[in-house]
Amino acid sequence: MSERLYPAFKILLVDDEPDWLGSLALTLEARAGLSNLLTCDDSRRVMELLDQGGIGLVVLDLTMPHLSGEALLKELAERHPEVTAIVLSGLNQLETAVRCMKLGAFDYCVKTDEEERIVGAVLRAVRMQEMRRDNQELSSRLVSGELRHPEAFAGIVTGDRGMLALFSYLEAVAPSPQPLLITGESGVGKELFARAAHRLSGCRGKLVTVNVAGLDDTVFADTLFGHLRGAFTGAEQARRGMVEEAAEGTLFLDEIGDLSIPSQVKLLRLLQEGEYFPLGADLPKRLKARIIVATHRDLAAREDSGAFRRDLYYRLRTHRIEVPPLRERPGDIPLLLEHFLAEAARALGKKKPPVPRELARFLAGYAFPGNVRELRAMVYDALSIHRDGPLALDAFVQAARQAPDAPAVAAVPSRNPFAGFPELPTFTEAAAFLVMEAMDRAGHNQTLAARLLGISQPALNKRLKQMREGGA
Ligand SMILES: Nc1ncnc2c1ncn2[C@@H]1O[C@H](COP(=O)(O)OP(=O)(O)OP(=O)(O)O)[C@@H](O)[C@H]1O
Repeated sequence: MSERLYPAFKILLVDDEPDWLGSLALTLEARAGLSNLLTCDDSRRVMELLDQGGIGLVVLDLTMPHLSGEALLKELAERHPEVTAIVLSGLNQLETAVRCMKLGAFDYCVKTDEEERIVGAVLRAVRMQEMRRDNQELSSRLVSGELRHPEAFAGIVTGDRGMLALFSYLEAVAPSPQPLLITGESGVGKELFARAAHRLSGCRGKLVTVNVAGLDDTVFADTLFGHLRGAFTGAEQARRGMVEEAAEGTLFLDEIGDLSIPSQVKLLRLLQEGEYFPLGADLPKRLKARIIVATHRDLAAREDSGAFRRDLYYRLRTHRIEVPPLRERPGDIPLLLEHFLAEAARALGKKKPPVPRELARFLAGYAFPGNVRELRAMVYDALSIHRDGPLALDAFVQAARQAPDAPAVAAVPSRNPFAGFPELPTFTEAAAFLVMEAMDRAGHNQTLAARLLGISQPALNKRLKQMREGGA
């Protein structure tokens, strides 16, 4: 089985010394996992190779017979400005370095530099080129606005324009090797987006999910990187880490906002250097999986308070999507209601009951602190106790009342709605307004309105009668 070449574009190494070319190629492959390499020891052929396309980065020797590196740089800037160039010189000359940078070189390294310096420069150029390509892809997708693979989103029910825009964005960034950050409140569907991104990535490996909340640093390292046999007392068998499990696929780290600081350092190193050490190993292994992370926490606030490392935060947020809460896309509620009703009816072996109109109205006014997961649970609960006729409202109202932080049905408003009124209404007037509002929200269903007000249906009925008689 042939491994996928990395990066997606070719890196052209140009030098008139074949031995140096060979050793540079070996170093880049072994140290940075760069395998999509092309070498050329005749500078006169460089432009012809570039014209054939597919090359994103050129690493150029400066002093070569026939055509010098500087002459090539000039031609490159004119004919292929989309290609990034790094200059490698035998001499450390400041003036030459400045001239090369003015001609558009991305970096200038000296051949006698530490290997680390040269590999680092090439990796940075690869990353920049990848981001440039991602941006181009993104702009073209946003302009066309069309989905090329709508089937990847089949599991996500929505008609919301904001959500559909996220689909387009995801299609554009899914093939990128850069990490993807998915944020949004609990239950909004972040995991579904991670699955869609994996499907769209074109990676043939597996999607491996790890929930990192509550993992202490040792368990985190062992889970991700694995260990060798005998690495610690009790390690009777070697264990493959999840990074290896996900090779050629996607590693999805859920609840990343809860990661401890030492584990954040390990994750950053993995992302930056693209390699890791299983516990007890002397030789590093290469990261071959795409990383997707998700959290329901506000990462920016956590970064502000020092609970999340700034460098990791910026590394993770290169590509990011924020899935909106359900209350901000009320148009999705009826669609999801129908979807879950059909799903629950199949699962419970029942007939799908008709949905009363008041139910849709009630749900539209509810804040869904648990988002789509909460709606799904409500539907399953309601259908499991359903006997015949239309679906009962009661189960939904009860569930909403019991939900933590349920603003739309909270018995006591968090802010005094009368604060700031120059003149206060009388008790009778305030009660009448409240009753009218509840009746309105409940679609004039007295049982539901009474529940919203926290009183019995006969008590509400009595009030309504009084209001009619008193003309209030
Ligand atoms: N748009 C949607 N269409 C269909 N099902 C959905 C949708 N959004 C969420 N769900 C369902 O709601 C449940 C919660 O979704 P998911 O686990 O993806 O949420 P999450 O944002 O990852 O939550 P958490 O932060 O708690 O991990 C799942 O059963 C999922 O299938």
